[in-house]
Amino acid sequence: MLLKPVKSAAQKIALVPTMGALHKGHISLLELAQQKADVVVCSIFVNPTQFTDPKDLEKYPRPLEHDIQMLEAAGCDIVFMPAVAEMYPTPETWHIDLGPAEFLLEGAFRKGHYQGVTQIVKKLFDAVDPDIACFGQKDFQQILMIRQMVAHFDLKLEILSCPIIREDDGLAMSSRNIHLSAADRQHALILSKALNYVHENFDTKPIAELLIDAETMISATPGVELDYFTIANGETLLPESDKNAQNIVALVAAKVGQTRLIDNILLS
Ligand SMILES: Nc1ncnc2c1ncn2[C@@H]1O[C@H](COP(=O)(O)OP(=O)(O)OP(=O)(O)O)[C@@H](O)[C@H]1O
Ligand SMILES: CC(C)(CO)[C@@H](O)C(=O)[O-]
Ligand code: BAL
Repeated sequence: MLLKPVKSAAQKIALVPTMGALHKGHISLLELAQQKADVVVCSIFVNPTQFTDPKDLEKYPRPLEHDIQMLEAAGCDIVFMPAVAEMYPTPETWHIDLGPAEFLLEGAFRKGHYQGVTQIVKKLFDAVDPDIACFGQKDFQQILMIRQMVAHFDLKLEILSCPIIREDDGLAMSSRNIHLSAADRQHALILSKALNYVHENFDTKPIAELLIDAETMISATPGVELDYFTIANGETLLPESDKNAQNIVALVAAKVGQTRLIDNILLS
């Protein structure tokens, strides 16, 4: 509705969906969107249906004024900030088939998470009607699930995956990094270090050895509780044992102090 006046054959619309607490990772999505489209919409909505831990939802950072300033400075055309009641006016059930990868990795640790993510992303697509939508590779599995949802509804839009933006010391930028204490912040570096180690040694060491080394590095770090470290097929997310296969990715998730972080790196 909001965008009907600007939507025409000549005007391409790109959507950058976010949950706010913006950082340079989000701005990189916006910049890519600006290169690809005439009008860029950024949505800020902390979506309750994708949270499996109520405390995580409650403490999710919401620095709205700062977010708006960042979007203005970055030249974003439209900010879409719906209220919860606007996106969920009546109680509703949502369940679509996202394929077997829904239940692996993040889906195993956050049960129902991708049903909530695809539910809200479909609502955002319906509201904005974009030609392109940009998502970060940091949430690797999320992009796979969104592509499944797009295929399920046969939506005519392009999903773009954008590279992971990191702090100078390698930590993947994430809104939840704000919860890390100074000690957690140092300990969290082991995640990108382990991923880089696997990347650097991928041609010379067997996958089984790389996995043991990475898990040992992470387990030896104080305050870090590993959920998973896997080397997997980038489509099925099933463990990969053949180094000559295409589309291999290493993915990690761990709790650092009280904060759960994820990261990944492409290997082939
Ligand atoms: N470091 C990053 N580099 C590139 N894209 C990112 C990065 N961090 C987040 N994104 C992308 O930004 C979009 C919005 O993500 P979101 O608002 O959840 O931020 P976030 O930093 O991932 O927060 P959190 O992981 O703590 O929920 C998603 O597509 C996400 O993949
Ligand atoms: C895609 C998204 C905005 C849906 O709430 C969220 O999962 C995120 O920020 O990655
Ligand atoms: N960036 C992914 C959204 C979430 O963790 O719920």
